[in-house]
Amino acid sequence: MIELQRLTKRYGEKTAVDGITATIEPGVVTGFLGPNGAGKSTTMRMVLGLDRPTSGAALVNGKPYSALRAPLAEVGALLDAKAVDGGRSARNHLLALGATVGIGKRRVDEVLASVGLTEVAHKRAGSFSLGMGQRLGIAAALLADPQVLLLDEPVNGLDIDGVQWIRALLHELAAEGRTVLLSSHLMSEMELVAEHLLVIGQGRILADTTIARFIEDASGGGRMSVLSPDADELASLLVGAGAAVTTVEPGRLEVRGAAPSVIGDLAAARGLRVHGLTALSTSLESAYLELTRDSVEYAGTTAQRGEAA
Ligand SMILES: Nc1ncnc2c1ncn2[C@@H]1O[C@H](COP(=O)(O)OP(=O)(O)OP(=O)(O)O)[C@@H](O)[C@H]1O
Repeated sequence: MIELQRLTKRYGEKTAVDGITATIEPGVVTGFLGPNGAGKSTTMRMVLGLDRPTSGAALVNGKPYSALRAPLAEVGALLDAKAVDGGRSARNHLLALGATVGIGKRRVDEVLASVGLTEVAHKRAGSFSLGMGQRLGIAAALLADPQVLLLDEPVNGLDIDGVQWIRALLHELAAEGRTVLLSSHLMSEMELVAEHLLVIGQGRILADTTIARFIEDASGGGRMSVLSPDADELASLLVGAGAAVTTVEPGRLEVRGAAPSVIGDLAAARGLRVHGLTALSTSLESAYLELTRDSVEYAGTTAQRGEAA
């Protein structure tokens, strides 16, 4: 488990992380999202003892990183896959890392096999492609079999086989009861992998909820597409009942803020015909864009923020 307790980090005038309190629970993959500069890396670095909080605390299994007796065995991390000595072979890199915590060849070879690097284990890490480097970084994170994992953009550079492999691996690690915190800018990937979400913007928490709930909240309790030959009359009725209604085309409405039963009952009470009533789902991406709209620090001037279905 990871606990963030009023965690704050200031760099001079800049407050990178601003009093974050959250618990990242074991047994599920938690997605860590936020626009560029939101404070994700700074938060992860504080959890890993690489940066010291200005105030507050980041605890791993109840303790700050510096107080963990065998840190590698408690928390594994993939922050920057390029942070390896490129002159060493993949196997020697892991052996050197393992030597610090009494891990030997057997476990190193086991982990190399589990990330699919056995055949290139003796090649220089410096000659690895981006995807192979990511696999090696993941091997290093898993080496001492930690209960807590922090992975920053782990699918970066992986091909489709690699992406599917990491998806399955993350599900498996969570199912084994581990705490998995995962940052990614790929919303479609996050939607497939994470169950819980922690969204931050400008150093503060914007959402700490399940993905399902996050999407539901963003779509205002559900958007409905309504097909009706009596659309105009139905639209006025629905607006009168407090719903937000848009006429998409003649005979087709998009309705927010009215449950299907309410729409059906209102139509029936006036004898209006309804030919179709369909729930429209919001994607994680559009829910996320909606939530973080005001906390984007580095927006391009031509950024389009349309609402995707
Ligand atoms: N060492 C530092 N000195 C000064 N400012 C810093 C330092 N590290 C981070 N910052 C600032 O703190 C803020 C948070 O940065 P951080 O890297 O944690 O964001 P992030 O959410 O990881 O962003 P990205 O998605 O771009 O990786 C940014 O405004 C950044 O410029």
